[in-house]
This record gives sequence, C-alpha cells and structure tokens, in this order.
Amino acid sequence: INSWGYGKENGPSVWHKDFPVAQGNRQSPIEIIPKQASYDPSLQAILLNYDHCSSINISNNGHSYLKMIQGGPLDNPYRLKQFHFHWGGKGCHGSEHTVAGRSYASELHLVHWNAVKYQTFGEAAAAPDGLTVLAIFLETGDEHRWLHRITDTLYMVKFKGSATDFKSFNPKCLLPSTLQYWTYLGSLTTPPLHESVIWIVLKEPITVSERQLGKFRMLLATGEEEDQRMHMENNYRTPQPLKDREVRSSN
Ligand SMILES: NS(=O)(=O)c1ccc(C(=O)NCc2c(F)c(F)c(F)c(F)c2F)cc1
Ligand SMILES: [Zn+2]
Repeated sequence: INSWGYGKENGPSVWHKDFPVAQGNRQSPIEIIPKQASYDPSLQAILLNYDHCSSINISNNGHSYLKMIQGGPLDNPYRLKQFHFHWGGKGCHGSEHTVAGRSYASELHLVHWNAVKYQTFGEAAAAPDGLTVLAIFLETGDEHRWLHRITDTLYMVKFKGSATDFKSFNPKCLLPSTLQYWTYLGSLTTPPLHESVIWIVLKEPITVSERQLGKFRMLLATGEEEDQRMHMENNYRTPQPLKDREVRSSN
C-alpha cells in the first residue's frame, strides 16, 4: 500500500480510508477561537524543566538530563520524546492550528509521553491521556537568535546521515517569553491519528526570519526520522471539527 503523505493521492483527505479515526470526535488540529475559549482558573502554569538556552549541550557526566513538562492541565509529568515542525511552501500558511482564522508560517511540536502511567511511547500513544504536545507558532520577522543552533545541529546530523538525534539539543531556546496557553483534548495530526493527545498551544508565537525558515525547509524536507517515520513534509493537516469539545485558556 502506498504510505500516507500530503500529496493528492495520499494526503489528509484520504487518510480516513486507512485510518477511520480521522473522522473521530477528538481530532487535531482545530481552529482556536479565543473569544470562545473558557478561562479556567484551576489551570496551573506550565513547568518545563528543559535546560536554559546557554548550555551548549545538556548532558552532565555523560548523561543527558530527562526533559519533562508538567503542570498546566497535566496530572503527571510527561517526558519529551521528540520535536518536529510543520510548515507550508511559502508565506504565512503552514501551521496546523489556526487562531480565529489566522494561520502562521510554521508550528513547532514538542512531543511528550506519560512515562509515569505507561511503559513505552507506543503504549502511551494509544491511550487517551498518553501524550501531550506543546505547540509553538512561528511567524516570520526578525532573525531568531538561537534557531541557528537547530539548523547547525541538523547540518551535523544530515552530514552524519544517522537518525536525527535531537537529544543533544534543548528546545528551551525556542520558547516565547510567556507560557500562556490554550488546551484541549485532541489527537496526533498525522496517521495513525490516535486520539491520545492533551494539546497545549502557546498563545505567543516566536519570530524567525524568512531566510531561517527557508533554510529549515531545505534541511528538514529531506530529513526522515527513521524511528518515528515522521513525515516532516512541507505540509500540514487543516483544522478538524471541534465536535463536543471545549478549549480552555490559562489566562
Ligand atoms: N504532529 S503530532 O500530532 O505532534 C505527532 C506527534 C508524534 C507522532 C508520532 O510519534 N508518530 C509515529 C508513532 C506513532 F504514531 C505511534 F502511534 C506510535 F506508537 C509510535 F511509536 C510512533 F513512533 C505523530 C504526530
Ligand atoms: Zn506535529
């Protein structure tokens, strides 16, 4: 069978043939309408214990620290597994979530799994509270001072030709200044589209330059993650029906 992708023959409009959950009740992404999100005072702040930007590599005595997210809507700490981007061919289309009809040039997903409750990522990926993805919008503007850290890393890895090992990079450099967010229950945005993701979408985008984004596209478009079979294609799934879900806001 031809594997899924973003082309005419194997793109989002036909994913439901192999993955019927594509038409399920908690699919992602969605269009976020800020005025319709309900402020929930019980939502705590997001806590990320990634390292700070300046640490070249986060390992200490040869072991890299675990990178965890906790707080917010989460009952347990979740462990970072990988991160990846979605982007469009050009201009300001490329994000998966949209905000009141507006889309961004790209969207960064930091994928975490509930290693307290589940033994493996695969098991968590099939459980309703198994994963949490922190989504960060990228808009184009001034150069991002740290993004070169990723593209430099990618150059190295591209050169080595091995599976992209992001463990030596801490994504703290890519966070905006505030961690205000929307949260809702959703799914993976690529097949198998498991409805296992607690989404945390940051309100504040980060800014990268057009040139940086172009470099990204060139570098990542060919980078296939062997172990995650991630399709870092220059494309994105469009917003899915909200159905009977609410979007909560941290502020
Ligand atoms: N765009 S996103 O919603 O943030 C997203 C995040 C992770 C994955 C992923 O890990 N896929 C491969 C993959 C699975 F989809 C599994 F269900 C599983 F069990 C795996 F082990 C696995 F690597 C897909 C989409
Ligand atoms: Zn993604």
